[in-house]
Amino acid sequence: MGVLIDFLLLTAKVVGYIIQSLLRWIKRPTEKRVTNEICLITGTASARGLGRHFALELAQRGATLVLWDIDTDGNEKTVVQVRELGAKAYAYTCDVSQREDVYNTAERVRREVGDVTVLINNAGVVAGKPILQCSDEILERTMKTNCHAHFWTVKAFLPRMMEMDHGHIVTIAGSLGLFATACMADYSASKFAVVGFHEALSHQLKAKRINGVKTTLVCPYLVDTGMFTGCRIRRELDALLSPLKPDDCVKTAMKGILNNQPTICIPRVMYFAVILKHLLPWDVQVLVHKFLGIDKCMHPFIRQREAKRHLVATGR
Ligand SMILES: NC(=O)C1=CN([C@@H]2O[C@H](COP(=O)(O)OP(=O)(O)OC[C@H]3O[C@@H](n4cnc5c(N)ncnc54)[C@H](OP(=O)(O)O)[C@@H]3O)[C@@H](O)[C@H]2O)C=CC1
Ligand SMILES: CC1=C(/C=C/C(C)=C/C=C/C(C)=C/C=O)C(C)(C)CCC1
Repeated sequence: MGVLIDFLLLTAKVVGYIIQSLLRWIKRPTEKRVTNEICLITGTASARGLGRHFALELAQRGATLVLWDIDTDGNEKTVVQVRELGAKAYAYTCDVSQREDVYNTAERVRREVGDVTVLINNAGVVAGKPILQCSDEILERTMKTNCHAHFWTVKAFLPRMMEMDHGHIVTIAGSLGLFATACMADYSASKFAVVGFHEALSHQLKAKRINGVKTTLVCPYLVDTGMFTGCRIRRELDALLSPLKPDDCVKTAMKGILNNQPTICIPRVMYFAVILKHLLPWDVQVLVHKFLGIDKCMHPFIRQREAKRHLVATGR
């Protein structure tokens, strides 16, 4: 009897959810305000990077920004741009792959700025080479930066968000956290791991009925930030699926985050790619990757990186 009542309640809630979603399609949802929020973003130094764009989007909405990056100079430039928009910004040099660095910097932020209420885990790295060509250190660096760092920042900031029943944890993963391609072993391993972490964390908050702390997973396709320069699918398909512009990608992500959307795939066709991956037999997936040139998408990237390394090594 109990299970029947629970099942009827579940059905009623699902129907309610579907109606709510349909209404959201008709009525433009209103973004939540961030004027009183302290937003911490990791990986904010890169000039064309997503982190800096997130900082500028939040600054325009009046949030207080705490910006972490390993690159002190680049991060200071982001601070200048944020302040030009009239928002408060605090830069911290932090290597998020180092647990103690994260914990110590988090403590400084609490003392110097206050309680972080929006955490955007964005810093990321990629080796972009076949696994056998990656040194052990490079593989560990990818896992530590793209995955372990999320453990440390969440452990540092979530307890206070839970106490206040107020906060938002945003995981910048990527479509390669949902499906993988060749030459992305370290990257996809770290991104699949962080997607799993994010999902478990989101379920845990719901199970504990902590409804004031929201979570959002962001999974963009290739973005033209410089991180994957050269990476491309089959030339003829460029027009169909060209790399995203960083500001467009962040604007779309920002809209979803401020509407407490649980998952954001950019562009939407990526949801379809995920479904296909689970429907198509493995051999067919391999053929599709070959046809779309996905199996070789990192080859130009590797060539460009090697040419750059050669120039540095020869002092030219
Ligand atoms: N670009 C793309 O196509 C896509 C990117 N993503 C994800 O989006 C996020 C942002 O990427 P994107 O903006 O493209 O990359 P960028 O390389 O432009 O920016 C990443 C920033 O993170 C910093 N960073 C790297 N390692 C550390 C570290 N250990 N501690 C602190 N900061 C660090 C980088 O510093 P430095 O430059 O000194 O290394 C850089 O400033 C990443 O997580 C990435 O995986 C997801 C989908 C697609
Ligand atoms: C696999 C796959 C595709 C290619 C995806 C690529 C090349 C994604 C690159 C993403 C990056 C660089 C993400 C960073 O986090 C398509 C063409 C969508 C079709 C469906 C299957």
